[in-house]
Amino acid sequence: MNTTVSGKMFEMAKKVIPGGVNSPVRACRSVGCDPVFIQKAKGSKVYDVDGNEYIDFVCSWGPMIHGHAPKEIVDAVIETAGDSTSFGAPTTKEMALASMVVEAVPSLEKVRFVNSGTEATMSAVRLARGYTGKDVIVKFDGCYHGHADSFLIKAGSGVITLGIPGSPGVPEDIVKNTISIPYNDDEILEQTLRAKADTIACVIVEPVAGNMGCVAPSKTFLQKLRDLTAELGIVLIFDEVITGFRLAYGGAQEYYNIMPDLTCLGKIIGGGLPVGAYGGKAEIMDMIAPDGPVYQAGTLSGNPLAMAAGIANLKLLRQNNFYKELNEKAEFFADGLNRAAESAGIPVTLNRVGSLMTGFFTESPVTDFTSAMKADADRYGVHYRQMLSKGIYLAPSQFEVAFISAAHSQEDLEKGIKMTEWSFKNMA
Ligand SMILES: Cc1ncc(COP(=O)(O)O)c(C=O)c1O
Ligand SMILES: N[C@H](C=O)CCC(=O)O
Repeated sequence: MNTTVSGKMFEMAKKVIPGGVNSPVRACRSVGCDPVFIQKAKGSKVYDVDGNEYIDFVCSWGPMIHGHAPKEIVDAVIETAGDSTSFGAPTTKEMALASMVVEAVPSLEKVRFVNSGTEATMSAVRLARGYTGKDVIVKFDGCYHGHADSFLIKAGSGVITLGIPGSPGVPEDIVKNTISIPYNDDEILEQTLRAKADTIACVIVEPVAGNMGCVAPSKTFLQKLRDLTAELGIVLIFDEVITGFRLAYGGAQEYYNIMPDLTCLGKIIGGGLPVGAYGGKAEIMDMIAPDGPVYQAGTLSGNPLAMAAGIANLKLLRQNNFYKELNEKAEFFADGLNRAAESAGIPVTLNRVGSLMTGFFTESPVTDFTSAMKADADRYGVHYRQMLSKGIYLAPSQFEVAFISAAHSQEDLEKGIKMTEWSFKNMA
């Protein structure tokens, strides 16, 4: 595979962009190669600047649940752009998307749009602090909630991938207000919350962890979290930036039937345009300015292009059997990957929830950050490079998820499985 133009672009980019990338994990350092530069994408395929075609299992890290450039979304964006790309004023489109989101996500009564998942989580935590008058937040090791200061403590995603324990630039005063505890450990959860309930404003959790690779909540974990936070006067925040509109139209809270107090969204609700949102019970949301004293604002918040793309994306999700069919595709793919590992004799633990999955290169179960870290990341690097050379575009880290989209055809999935089998056998 020839990637000469990508190579040249990367050298040029490194001169003007730190590390040559606008988000660290894209630099592909943990998988031991340089990134390919993407030129365009359509449906399940992405094409690089050298003209190579790949089946895309990254899907822009989740938003492209219908694949790339579906006509409905492209048309909506083009039509909207003709009326200007931003007003910094209320629009009917933001009201329409807010209504759709509130109708879809069971625990939401009101929602506020922002420009990224990070802004959503950061604002939700500020709101929880304002509402409770308490400062401490509890998160879980290996979960990622964006790059706001309070979250960069034992965080997942690029922070694990690059082995950064905590980030310089985050003041000690902020670190001391974040407690990070193991995911799926009911006992430590209960001890921590009971011991410090007077100081804890909120618990923020990925209801299915997607940023240490895919890790499902245990049967008891989310319910325990809900019961304890309700009892102790702590706000429960579900970070559904990945799971929202992905596991079900109403997200993980519908999938598991557990209702948080606040929910953070992003990715799918913007159809690939920059967006985030946070919402919840009116009683809490009414604390936000201008109704209440908790300040949060944004020049481009509710941007018309993002709203138009989001509306079109959500309308497509309402097709009959959408989630059933998507999850069946994912199940087919996961079964194929398991068979490939078995026939090659490679130890792989495949975790899947709906259309999210990760094959960890380890034989032991992966239920939290500690067990995820047992996976052989170097082996994943070899697998990543081999798959790329065969036209399969995977996340450039062992600690991320593969996304299945509605655009993946049977042929795409079969090719993905066949190449996985080849790659595993090639490294056995
Ligand atoms: C669960 C979760 N929360 C928050 C974020 C932050 O979103 P963004 O990258 O849009 O700031 C991400 C992804 O990056 C995420 O996966
Ligand atoms: N894991 C992140 C999002 O879900 C990866 C995206 C990024 O940080 O660039």
